[in-house]
Amino acid sequence: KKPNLPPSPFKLPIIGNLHLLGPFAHKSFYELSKKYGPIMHLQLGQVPTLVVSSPEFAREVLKTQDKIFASRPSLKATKILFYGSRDIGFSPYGEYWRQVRKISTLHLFNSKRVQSYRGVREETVAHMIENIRLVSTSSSGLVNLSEFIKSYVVDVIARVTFGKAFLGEGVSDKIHRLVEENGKLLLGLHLEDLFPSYKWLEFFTGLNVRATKTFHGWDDLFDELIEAHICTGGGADEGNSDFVDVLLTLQKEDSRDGAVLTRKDIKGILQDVFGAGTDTSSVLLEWSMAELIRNPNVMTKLKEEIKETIKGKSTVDEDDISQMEYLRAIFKETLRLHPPAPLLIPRESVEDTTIQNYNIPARTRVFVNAWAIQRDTGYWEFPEEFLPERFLHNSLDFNGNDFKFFPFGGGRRICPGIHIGISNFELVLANLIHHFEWKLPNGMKERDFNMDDAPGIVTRKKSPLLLVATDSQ
Ligand code: HEM
Repeated sequence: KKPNLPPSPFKLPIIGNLHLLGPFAHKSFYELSKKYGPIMHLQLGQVPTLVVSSPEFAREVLKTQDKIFASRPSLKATKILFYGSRDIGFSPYGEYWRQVRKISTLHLFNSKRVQSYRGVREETVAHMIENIRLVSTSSSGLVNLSEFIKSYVVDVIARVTFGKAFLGEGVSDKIHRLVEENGKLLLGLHLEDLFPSYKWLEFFTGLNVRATKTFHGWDDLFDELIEAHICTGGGADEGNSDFVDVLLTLQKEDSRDGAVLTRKDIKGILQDVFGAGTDTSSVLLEWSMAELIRNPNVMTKLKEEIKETIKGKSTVDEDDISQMEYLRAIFKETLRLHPPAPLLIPRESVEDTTIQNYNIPARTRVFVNAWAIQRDTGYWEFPEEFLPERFLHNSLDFNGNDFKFFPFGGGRRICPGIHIGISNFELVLANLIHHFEWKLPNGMKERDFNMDDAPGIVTRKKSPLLLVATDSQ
């Protein structure tokens, strides 16, 4: 008897689906779902794939049957980069994942630890504002804000991870370069991941060689910095332990529930901090600034909120941030319209199951199209418009309980870095808006401003944010 699979748009699996392999898969999936419904079965190459595009089915995957869909597919580039998937994000569901996930949430990403790096963030923001001021006073006043934002995020994450003491210029430049290379390698769905049994494919695509080269760049760097921590007894900033200090201490305490945390495990976790924690934060900041430029009324309202909150102080600090409701609404609205991971991170089913009356075999790859759901007219009024007000005076949040808004995913695999994500965003945005007036260059009109996405697993803006900044003090 034939299994009752969800509707499938294609009769010819391999040929018919090739055009979906591109980096804009969330958009292709969205178009298909309009015709074939919110649950679709696609045979992507050799891989049975489920695409869900409604809150009802997202809840089924991320909550009701969370345990069954809690694994990740083994992908070529991530296997190489992340120590054979010994990181948190790509390790298959099981005991190892449970242990490293627990370590990261208890010791690295919790709100108390994130709070302890407040000084690092405030210092780095002040430095960024100073540098923007220098560029803005040049003849054109034109600022490549995308570059400043990327640098800020990587610098903060690098300082939190390694401590200031070890981050000379050479090391910082290397980290920036490696983060860029990670971004290119994680660009979309690679052919090798769709035809896993065709080992010869790697000779044509070159993915293996590129990923291995990048992996060695990271691996050498991690070894060098871990050794330096061991030799000097730690790289703490202002008395706070950095992530490497924390992980080395845990290693001594056999913290993996009795199993020793190996050097490889530590490096896998560090890879996730950069792999999952940098681009996600910087693209969100870029999109929020782009939306503020296109929506001057929102920009003005935010400026007013900042002014009222800081009461004449020259700069915005983290105590002020906690009182700014409109700023938080802007964070949420940016996450709604421009979720950095539009298809979340793919899941994989660990056993046969059913959703409604459809049979889903074990080892089916699952994409949850958060991007599509978060701009669906069935659930949102004026979904294409940037309206932070929709998040004021209600409890709609990104904690993984509401399946029309879940930019950080849900269930046991929900993003553990939410606190870091928030802290990377709000302080920077508030200071950028407080310190400068931002305008489009050469009399360009808001409607002509390019809002296209660039290809990538994380959806960056296609063209950099080139804006004219004037000091508002
Ligand atoms: C605004 C910024 C961020 C967004 C939108 C975001 C989004 C996501 C999403 C959608 C997932 C997949 C969840 C799922 O499968 O249900 C994820 C997983 C993950 N994120 Fe984030 N993330 C952000 C920032 C961060 C940061 C700053 C870190 C750490 C420094 C981080 C670390 C991780 C890790 C380790 C995972 C894998 C969790 C697992 O598989 O158990 N993320 N993130």
